[in-house]
Amino acid sequence: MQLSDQNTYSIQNIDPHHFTEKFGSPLYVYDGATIRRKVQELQHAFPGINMKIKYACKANTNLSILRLMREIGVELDVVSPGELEMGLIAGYSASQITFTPSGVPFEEVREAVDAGAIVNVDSIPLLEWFGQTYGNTKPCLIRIKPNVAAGGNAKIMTAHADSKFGISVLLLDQILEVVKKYDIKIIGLHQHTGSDIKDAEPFLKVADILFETAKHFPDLEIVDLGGGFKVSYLPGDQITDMDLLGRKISERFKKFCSEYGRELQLWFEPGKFLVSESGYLLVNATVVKEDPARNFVHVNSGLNHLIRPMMYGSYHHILNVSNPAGEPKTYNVVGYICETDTFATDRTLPEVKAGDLLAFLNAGAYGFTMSSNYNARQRPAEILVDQAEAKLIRRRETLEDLLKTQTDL
Ligand SMILES: Cc1ncc(COP(=O)(O)O)c(C=O)c1O
Ligand SMILES: N[C@@H](CCCC[NH3+])C(=O)O
Repeated sequence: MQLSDQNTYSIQNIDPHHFTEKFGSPLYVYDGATIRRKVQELQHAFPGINMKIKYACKANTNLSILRLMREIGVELDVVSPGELEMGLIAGYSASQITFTPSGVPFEEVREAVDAGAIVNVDSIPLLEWFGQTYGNTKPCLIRIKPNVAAGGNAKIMTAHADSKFGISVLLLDQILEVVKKYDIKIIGLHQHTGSDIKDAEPFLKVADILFETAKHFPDLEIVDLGGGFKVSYLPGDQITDMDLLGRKISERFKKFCSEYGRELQLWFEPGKFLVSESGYLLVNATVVKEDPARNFVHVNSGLNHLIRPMMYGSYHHILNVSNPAGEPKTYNVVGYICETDTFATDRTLPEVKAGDLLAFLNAGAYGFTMSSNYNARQRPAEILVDQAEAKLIRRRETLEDLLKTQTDL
């Protein structure tokens, strides 16, 4: 969001108040130009490498976002049959979609394979089943757990020894035994370290582990290093230096390929990096309470719309779009849900009055997709601003939407 010299905010030169006047509040707003810019940033960071981006669409599955990704050459990583179906509806061919399950019923894997997607096998029992079911007739990747701890908080670290995800690299002998027993066609190795990782070092460490492991698999086409690049939640936050990381990984990848004897594809699966910054959750202040202990700003939203602050203690920057030049005051910004749904504690904002429009930044990833109907609240509408035009890409939910799956006894 840009702040002009006249102290007004805009997204692609449009005053955000226009969005809520037209589409209602609360409202998710995505800036298409930001998504395009982030994709380009990543595409340019790995010169001379056969690199593919597989957008981890759990971050944001709106079909219009998926279509935009497809148009700009980004493929897809999905974690459920639902996401797979959405990818197909958005126009992806199944071969552009990777299914990265985590302990799902094997029937879901069968559905994905039948549809033509490529599966990331995440356990020894699934590998056994895959071998028994398909022998060497269907290709797959194996999700390795490299036993490296990195990520913005403990809940989003997915590759340490105690994490549920993937097959421990310490079980390599067992993996090789099962692969040999069924002659399974392993075309790639995959790992995903976690989310919100700033430094190059953990990425390089897991890359080295995966490259070393890859030497045991002679028919690889792909090495998939997952996602997890850090974005800027706090103003001035250091983020992953993509150019530096790109250069360092590319160097090691080229060396690995020459040792391996063949040029492989290098895949990444970012979610946050591609869409977080593009998104805003616009809300209105409902009540401003000047309590003896502290000032509270209540908003017409809560953990039902943006759960990251409550689930991970995550920081989301907040702007007072209606009063950017107001006197600074300190508030707890809280939701309307009957839980302690605190968006921000002791946050200094330009003075907030009831009715003011506030914007939560970095709401493009894991915002709407992690939302719920708790307290029988409806989810917001979503709009995409692209080429300076705002389009409704999901209508606001109604009470009928909530009621329609219930049956009368
Ligand atoms: C397997 C896998 N790939 C990619 C991602 C995307 O992570 P991020 O949004 O941090 O890039 C995730 C989410 O944590 C994941 O579990
Ligand atoms: N949902 C997490 C990131 C992905 C975790 C799942 N592997 C977040 O909002 O930061």
